[in-house]
Amino acid sequence: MTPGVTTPADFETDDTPAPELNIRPLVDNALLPDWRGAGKVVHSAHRIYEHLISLWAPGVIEAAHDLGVFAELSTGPKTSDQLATACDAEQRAMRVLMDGLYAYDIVDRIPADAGPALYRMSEEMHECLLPGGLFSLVGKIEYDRQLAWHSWRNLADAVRRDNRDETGSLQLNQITEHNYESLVRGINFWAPPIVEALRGGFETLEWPTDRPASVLDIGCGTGLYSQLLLRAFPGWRATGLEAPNIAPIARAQAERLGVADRFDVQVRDFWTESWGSDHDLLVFVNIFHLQTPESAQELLRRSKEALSKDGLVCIADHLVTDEKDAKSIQDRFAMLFAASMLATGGGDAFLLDDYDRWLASAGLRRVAVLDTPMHRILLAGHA
Ligand SMILES: C[S@@+](CC[C@H](N)C(=O)[O-])C[C@H]1O[C@@H](n2cnc3c(N)ncnc32)[C@H](O)[C@@H]1O
Repeated sequence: MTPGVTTPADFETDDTPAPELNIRPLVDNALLPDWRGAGKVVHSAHRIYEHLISLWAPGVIEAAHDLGVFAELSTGPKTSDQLATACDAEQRAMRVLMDGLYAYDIVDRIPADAGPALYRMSEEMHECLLPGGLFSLVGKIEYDRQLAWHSWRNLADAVRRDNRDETGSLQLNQITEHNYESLVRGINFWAPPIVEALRGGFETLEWPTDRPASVLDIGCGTGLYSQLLLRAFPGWRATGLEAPNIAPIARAQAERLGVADRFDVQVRDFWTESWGSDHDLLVFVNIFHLQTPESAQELLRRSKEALSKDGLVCIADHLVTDEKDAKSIQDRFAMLFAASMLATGGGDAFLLDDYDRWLASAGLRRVAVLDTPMHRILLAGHA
């Protein structure tokens, strides 16, 4: 496997079982003695406390990033004293930080017969936590440092005012192009399972993929969704629409993935400039959650104009399908994503019912909804 160029194809050929670790509890609820009566309060307090301390995780991971700990560990296992020297930090404090990373299963700790333990990072963690890897989270970390910490701290203000402009209208999300330069590189890891689910959806719908097809990727970011589709379907070509600072990132990544001859990114404002016509697949990934209900409908109206006769609109986003209970993983994630959009200046996680109404008024109709780990894919065609 080429470091930094992991693709769904690589996942298919690698039969190593997936690691079982997910986020592990930090509170041992089994040891809470009484669940009834007054015990319920204590139980609830433990549960809320565990939520409140979830900010420890970005705290230690981002401190290690800031200090250069991950870069140091990429050259081999080190003791905390060695890391303290290399990162210009205090020895005791570095040991505390490293044990925090160990508690979160970010690093391994190798005990020594004599002397201090060694801290080691796996290959996968290098890929995730150093810049440059296709699925690196460094962009997400930078985005958190630039914007997210501050935004979440002030969520109550956003709830008081909502995301309204001076005329009182709801506004589009306010993340700047500068913030997107970090963010789009830090969310590539979402793409492989989404593209896999999409390919499964094409098969189920018997939507032909072995013919030449034109893909338009609206607000393509790094362009990874289109680029993975181009790798899967050699007869396809894709165009991404992007802002000036992001387009070069998409161009470079298309080269890296060997699809530059079929992937074109155009610097175009998708509100004011042409989308062309007769596209077989319109791809919107993480675009609808930035919208207001009005702008979402405008995107669908434009989609209707740009879509070929048997074409599909693919919306991969955080949408709530079960308004009543909303307790599936995807619905719960979507509801919290809506809070994140509120904190960062606009957007929402819209209901499937909303999409259905908007599709109908644009002359489109839903043909499928597919689940992915954190998103859902809504596929639509002409009504
Ligand atoms: C949340 S990112 C999603 C990127 C990509 N689709 C993904 O999921 O990885 C939104 C992208 O839309 C782009 N964008 C926002 N408004 C745009 C506009 N009016 N015209 C072109 N691109 C725009 C941003 O620059 C940003 O890269």
